[in-house]
Amino acid sequence: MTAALGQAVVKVAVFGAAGRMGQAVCRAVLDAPGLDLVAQIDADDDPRRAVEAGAQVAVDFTHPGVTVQNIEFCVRHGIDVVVGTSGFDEARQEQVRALLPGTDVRVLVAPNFSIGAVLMMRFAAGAAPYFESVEIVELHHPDKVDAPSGTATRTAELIAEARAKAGSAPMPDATKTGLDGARGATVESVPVHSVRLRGLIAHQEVLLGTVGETLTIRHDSLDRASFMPGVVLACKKIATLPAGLTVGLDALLDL
Ligand SMILES: NC(=O)C1=CN([C@@H]2O[C@H](COP(=O)(O)OP(=O)(O)OC[C@H]3O[C@@H](n4cnc5c(N)ncnc54)[C@H](O)[C@@H]3O)[C@@H](O)[C@H]2O)C=CC1
Ligand SMILES: O=C(O)C1=N[C@H](C(=O)O)C[C@H](O)C1
Repeated sequence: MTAALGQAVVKVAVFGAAGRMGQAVCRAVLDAPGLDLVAQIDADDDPRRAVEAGAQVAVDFTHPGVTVQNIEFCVRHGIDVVVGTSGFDEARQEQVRALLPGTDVRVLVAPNFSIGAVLMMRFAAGAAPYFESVEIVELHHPDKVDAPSGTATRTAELIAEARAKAGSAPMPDATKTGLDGARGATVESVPVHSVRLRGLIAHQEVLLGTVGETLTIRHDSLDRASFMPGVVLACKKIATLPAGLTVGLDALLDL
């Protein structure tokens, strides 16, 4: 049974419970009225504990390489899934979609659960058609295993989509020679630069430029607490989404 609408308490299992995000999520779920933390699962634990505990929603903050396996397990057992783990490019989303026909399970993948980051992505996509050039700089703690960040990748996708819809011209760039990586990685034609620095948590700047002016949109997560209201909202509201895959927390926000 997936999480029922209007049910008083939603039973939540956390995958990646011993990790940086997993620990914070377990605390947030414990503190949230209406949510009941019924299973904490990390790498060496048997995921069947989530089923035995009657979990209705699983939250996944693990590693890009294992998430699809966890989602597959949850789908097989009729558990809705809130995914925070990064690395959900189009190919991976397709893998997840392929698991879902014939089930009523909902999978919500949110590249970023902080409200500021969701707004930053929106504002960047809204502004992008009005500027000749756009580049993204994402900055994270040095323990992060993937680059560029999921947030930067999603931002680049949204920017590219907005520019394509507006018929924007290709971005100017006269670079003919350079060291490998000097212009960053290219995601959907948008250059993305990744910084890893002790002391940081999660930060992103979208730099937009056109003749005679620039606009910089910056977001900073100064604490992992910034992600928790979004995760709690997702656990409570995932049952209101249609069955299938939803990408982005926007689906649950009245923006
Ligand atoms: N969407 C968002 O708002 C945010 C997403 N993230 C993403 O969340 C993911 C986790 O980040 P951190 O917590 O910093 O990493 P972490 O490395 O601290 O934690 C990952 C945890 O998952 C566990 N794990 C590995 N395989 C597992 C499996 N098969 N089943 C259950 N647990 C397993 C690991 O043992 C570890 O405890 C990353 O992909 C990161 O980019 C991080 C912050 C916010
Ligand atoms: O690993 C992190 O820390 C974060 N990962 C997510 C990403 O890859 O975008 C979200 C946030 O940036 C923190």
